[in-house]
Amino acid sequence: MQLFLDTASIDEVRAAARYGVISGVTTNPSLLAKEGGVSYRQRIQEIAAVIDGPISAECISRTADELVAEARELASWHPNVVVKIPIDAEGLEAIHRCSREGIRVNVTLIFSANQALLAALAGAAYLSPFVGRLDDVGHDGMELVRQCVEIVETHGLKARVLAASLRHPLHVTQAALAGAHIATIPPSLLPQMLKHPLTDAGIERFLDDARKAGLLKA
Ligand SMILES: O=C[C@H](O)COP(=O)(O)O
Repeated sequence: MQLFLDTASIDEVRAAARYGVISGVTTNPSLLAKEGGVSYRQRIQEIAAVIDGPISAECISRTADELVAEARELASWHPNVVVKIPIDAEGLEAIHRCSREGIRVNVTLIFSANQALLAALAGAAYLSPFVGRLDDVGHDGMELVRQCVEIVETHGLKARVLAASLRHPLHVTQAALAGAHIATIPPSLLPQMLKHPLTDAGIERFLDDARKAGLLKA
């Protein structure tokens, strides 16, 4: 499984990049809105200069024709741009038309297995089931990830399942165990995934014993 970072902050991308575990970045209008009016194009290009992998930029148009035109524009910003298109009727047509043109599409706001199936059949490169938002309304978001993975693998579809709207470290573990090809995580999850109190206590104990053994000055 790969990890993507779910952020539009170049500082957060740079901070995470040093670990070498981030293979791509996903953005959306809500994340961009936190960035104080920065140009979307400029920010995507800044991110692409740091992370050599797929960078998702989201379309906001509401008709298929407009979505395709917007997708062409976003895709022209950098060769690594993947366009995000929400799954509705206009979106499905746009996914099909974009994929025929060779524009890679990350289909976003997926909340059902049938939406995932349709998106994959239309040519999506990535399927983004929104785990946390399903959990928020009392459904099992991770079950949708499992269903998406099973559908893609059973039928040999080329789409990759990108578990999105992940909120806590257990979501990442569960997405990995469910067979998600990618999990996109908010930057705050990285230290939470890394940290364990027994690791910290173990380091302290080894250092104490290293002092006793004369390996370190007291
Ligand atoms: O990948 C997830 C999107 O950024 C949505 O996350 P959210 O449901 O926590 O807003």
